[in-house]
Amino acid sequence: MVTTGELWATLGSVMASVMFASAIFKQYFPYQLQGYVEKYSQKLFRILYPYIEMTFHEFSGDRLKRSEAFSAIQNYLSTTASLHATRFKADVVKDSQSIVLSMDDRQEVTDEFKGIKVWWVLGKNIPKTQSFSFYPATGEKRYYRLTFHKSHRELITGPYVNHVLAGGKAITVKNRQRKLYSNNPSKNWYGWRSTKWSHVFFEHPATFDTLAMETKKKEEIKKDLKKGYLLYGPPGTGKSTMIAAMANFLNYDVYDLELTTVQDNSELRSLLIDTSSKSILVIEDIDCSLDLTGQREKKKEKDEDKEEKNPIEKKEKEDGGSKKSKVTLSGLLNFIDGLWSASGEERIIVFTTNYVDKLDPALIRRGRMDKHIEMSYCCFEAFKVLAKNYLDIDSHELYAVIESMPAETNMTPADVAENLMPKCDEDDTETCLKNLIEALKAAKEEAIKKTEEEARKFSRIENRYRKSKFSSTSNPTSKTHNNLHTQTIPTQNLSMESLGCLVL
Ligand SMILES: Nc1ncnc2c1ncn2[C@@H]1O[C@H](COP(=O)(O)OP(=O)(O)OP(=O)(O)O)[C@@H](O)[C@H]1O
Ligand SMILES: [Mg+2]
Repeated sequence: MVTTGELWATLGSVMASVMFASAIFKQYFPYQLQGYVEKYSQKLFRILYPYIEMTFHEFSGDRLKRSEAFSAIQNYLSTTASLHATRFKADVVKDSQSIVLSMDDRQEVTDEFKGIKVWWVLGKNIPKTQSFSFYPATGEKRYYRLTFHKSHRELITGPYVNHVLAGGKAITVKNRQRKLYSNNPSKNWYGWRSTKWSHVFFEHPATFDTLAMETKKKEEIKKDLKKGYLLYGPPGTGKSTMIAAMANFLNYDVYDLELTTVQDNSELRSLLIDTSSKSILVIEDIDCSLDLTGQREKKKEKDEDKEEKNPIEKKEKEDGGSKKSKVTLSGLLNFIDGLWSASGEERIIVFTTNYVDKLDPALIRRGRMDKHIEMSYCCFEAFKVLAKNYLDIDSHELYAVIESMPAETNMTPADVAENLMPKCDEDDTETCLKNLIEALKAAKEEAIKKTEEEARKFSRIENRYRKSKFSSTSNPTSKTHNNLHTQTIPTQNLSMESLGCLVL
């Protein structure tokens, strides 16, 4: 069956032939008439064929790069095609999870923009002489042809084409299967099929809706996304969950950079150059990675030493462990600044830490890590989000009991989530909430005991200090007197930790 677009295209070809013929035959007319012949044949063409055609080819002249406009049109028409076309092709995307429909060859679809009708046809030119090529079906030249009435030239060539391209690009981003990358040690960078980054499909379910946090804080973050974040807070408060929610919100890939396996600044540079835009670069536990404090790293090593290792593991650790990363803070900061100046808004960098006080001020300087977000212990509002996530409830009579409890304890959202989860098939909503109430009570009692214990410790130290001060005043030659006087400790400024150290 001949489609409307093909009809117009045929008519267009006929008229083009008439124009061509008139151009050839005009020389047989007297010189004075030739101008008139040309002018009137063009006028006749415009009257008989009031349509304009625009063609978008799949490949540009060099045939190496697929035209972005062609891909965008293909995606845009995939939504329109599924509504109007009688034949279309189906492609599976996103790891077999969804199907994208597109127009089949020579299929025509119509579209409407501000009440104006346009026609799209997917056409194909097949050259008469076939030549050998490495590229599949390189002889075929596919194109989309857009036909519209000439009275709408400005609207269609401007706003409509922009609307199609923007819509198509948005669909490309939506259908993209996103990835979670992690860096490979440099000894695996070379050789057959080796790469600097390994990836798996990124399928974390977290969203801003399921993130347990005050709504106001979440809205602020969503409204004003920055390029550099520092997320800090105790383990289990949702730092990694927040990064996943950001990636899902923006439709970005995630690069999880393990700095401790990067040998030096030049390796870091190669890794960062190899990342793509529309991505979040994550450096978790930045305080450990760059040895800004040294303490957690040493503690980790100590803990590892305590664990019994088999001889092979031990040998591996000795071989690799001796090579300390030489990545410097200034190196990291320079590359980060470089990344931003190269790809601007399309790249977000997130650092996480459990110990914000220990970070180097250069690292967290505003302007670089624009936004500092504290991920804190679970509040009632955060609890409600978790209850919705795990029990699918918006309210319950036990909420009145729970309301004041999270604020009285230091329970992380991870702990609350664990206690809320049904332990067996028989556990209903009420049992789960009661389990949480019990856990909150136990945590509260634990917190009270700890405070009392610390208060006792504090008063013991204070008494000892007073006694020694008293004895030193009564005995001016005593050694204690000199020590204490050289130390001059104002007790009201002492933290519990420092007092604890004195006792120990
Ligand atoms: N704010 C939160 N919202 C929703 N779920 C959370 C939140 N915090 C923790 N969780 C739950 O607890 C688990 C652990 O949280 P997550 O890994 O995000 O913590 P973290 O702050 O990154 O901890 P760490 O400092 O150890 O890396 C998550 O898988 C999630 O199920
Ligand atoms: Mg984490």
